[in-house]
Amino acid sequence: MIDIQNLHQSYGNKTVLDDVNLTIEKDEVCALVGRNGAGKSTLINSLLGILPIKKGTITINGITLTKKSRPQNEIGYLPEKFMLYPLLTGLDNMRFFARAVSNQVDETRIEKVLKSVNLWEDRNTVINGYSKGMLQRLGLAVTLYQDSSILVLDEPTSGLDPIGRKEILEALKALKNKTILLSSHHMDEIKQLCTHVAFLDERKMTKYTVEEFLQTQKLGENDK
Ligand SMILES: Nc1ncnc2c1ncn2[C@@H]1O[C@H](COP(=O)(O)OP(=O)(O)OP(=O)(O)O)[C@@H](O)[C@H]1O
Repeated sequence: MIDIQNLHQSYGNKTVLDDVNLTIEKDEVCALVGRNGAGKSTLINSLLGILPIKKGTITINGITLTKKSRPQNEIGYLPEKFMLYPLLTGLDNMRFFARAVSNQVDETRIEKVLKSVNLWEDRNTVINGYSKGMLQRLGLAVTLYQDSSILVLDEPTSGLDPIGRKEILEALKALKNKTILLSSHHMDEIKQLCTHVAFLDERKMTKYTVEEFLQTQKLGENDK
């Protein structure tokens, strides 16, 4: 569970988040939506403990973030562009990142996550031969390996063609027992995947169910 209370973040004298509250329960998939510059990355970086909290509290699975305690193991984070090793195979990339989590590489878990993103057949291919969609799914597999109960996904379908988007959406839809926050500009994928929308506008946050959000018409017609 993610619980953000009265969060205030600013850069110099520019306030980006003002008294922001957001709770995301287990099994909720919440889209983070806002115009460019609304503060989505600021919110994500605050959650990840990268950006020190100016005011307010963030609690991750009951653990309150402080300068000294970062919730590294609680949150699986998929950045918009995951830095993978282009001259290694998919499997060896998995093993490399698995070693960063623990010395003991869990081959059974690697098999499970590679199958869950539909890359098991391609595991022995060097990834400079992967499509953008395959690279993004491999990034997701690396993120899932850690088996964190919370996932933060930064525009997971950005730059993908319709087939690439469909494949990553299928992998995300299959996830169970997670708390998920994902930033997205695509209303069609929000409708398919999400239970809620956290809408950032003018420094303030409002949480809606997807149905409620659709009725507010906060996104332009072209986005739906
Ligand atoms: N390190 C920084 N120093 C100063 N201003 C910053 C810094 N990072 C972000 N900002 C400003 O804070 C505001 C929010 O930025 P942020 O990147 O959080 O928005 P965003 O919603 O993620 O934008 P985008 O959709 O374009 O990625 C913007 O006006 C941005 O210019």
